Amino acid sequence: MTFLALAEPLVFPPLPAPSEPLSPEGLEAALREVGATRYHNLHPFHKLLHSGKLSRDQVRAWALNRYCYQSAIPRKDAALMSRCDDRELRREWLHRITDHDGFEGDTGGIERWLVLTDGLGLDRDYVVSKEGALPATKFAVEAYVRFVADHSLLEAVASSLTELFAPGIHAERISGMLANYDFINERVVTYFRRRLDQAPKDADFALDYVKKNARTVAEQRAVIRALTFKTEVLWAQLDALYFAYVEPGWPAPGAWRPGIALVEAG
Ligand SMILES: O=C(O)c1cc(C(=O)O)c2c(n1)C(=O)C(=O)c1cc(C(=O)O)[nH]c1-2
Repeated sequence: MTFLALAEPLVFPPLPAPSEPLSPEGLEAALREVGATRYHNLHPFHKLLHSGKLSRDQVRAWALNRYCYQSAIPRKDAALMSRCDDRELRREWLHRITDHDGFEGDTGGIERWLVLTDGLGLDRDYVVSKEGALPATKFAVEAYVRFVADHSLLEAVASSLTELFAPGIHAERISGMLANYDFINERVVTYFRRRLDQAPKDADFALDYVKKNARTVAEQRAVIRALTFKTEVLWAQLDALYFAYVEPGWPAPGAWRPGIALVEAG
């Protein structure tokens, strides 16, 4: 078994760490550099997922683990709002919760995610119970919720900025998965289609907020660190999936295995 198989020489840019305050545009460029070098679109698990190289069981493992992330987002956003004294900011942030939990006629993103897991033939109660999720998934997701609860409001807002890079990966996922898997259809990718409209609005607002409010070197370094932390939350989940379900293929005790909790695809 090869433990360190680097396709390219390891040339990794250091994190931007300004020593003088950056202009708002300079800060945006530094944040975009974090995304360009560390976002989880670069992870080998995503490359396999989008290019049709995974089996149906490996896609099931991804979807049921990723449910943990989806379902934690409203708790994360409620944690952010609970510490926010600014009524305008709360008004702006509120829809992030209903986007996922649903409101009036809209069933919400979590339900749309469950349409995906239904389509993959996974039992809903089992998915919702999170019983079969990998330990690292649970730890990473909870670390995100705790980060937002414990750090400054500015860092909490900045940690959502991975969403700047999400539309690219969602578009790649929709076309890649529809083209490459016979068990993926329009109905089950509805979640990602909806996020194509939702994520850019959220990301633009958060980016403006951070550019306006992170003015000192300390604040700017803190928001760059917050975004980096978030890329690690996302990366850690894919490392765990790769180890458990691709190579060497060792799911943790109690984690989902092929054959568990399967029903007729809905
Ligand atoms: O599929 C993805 O790669 C991806 C990434 C991210 C992200 O970058 O955090 C989010 C989502 N999807 C997503 O669907 C979503 O609702 C979402 C909310 C947030 C957030 O931090 O508030 N990130 C993301």
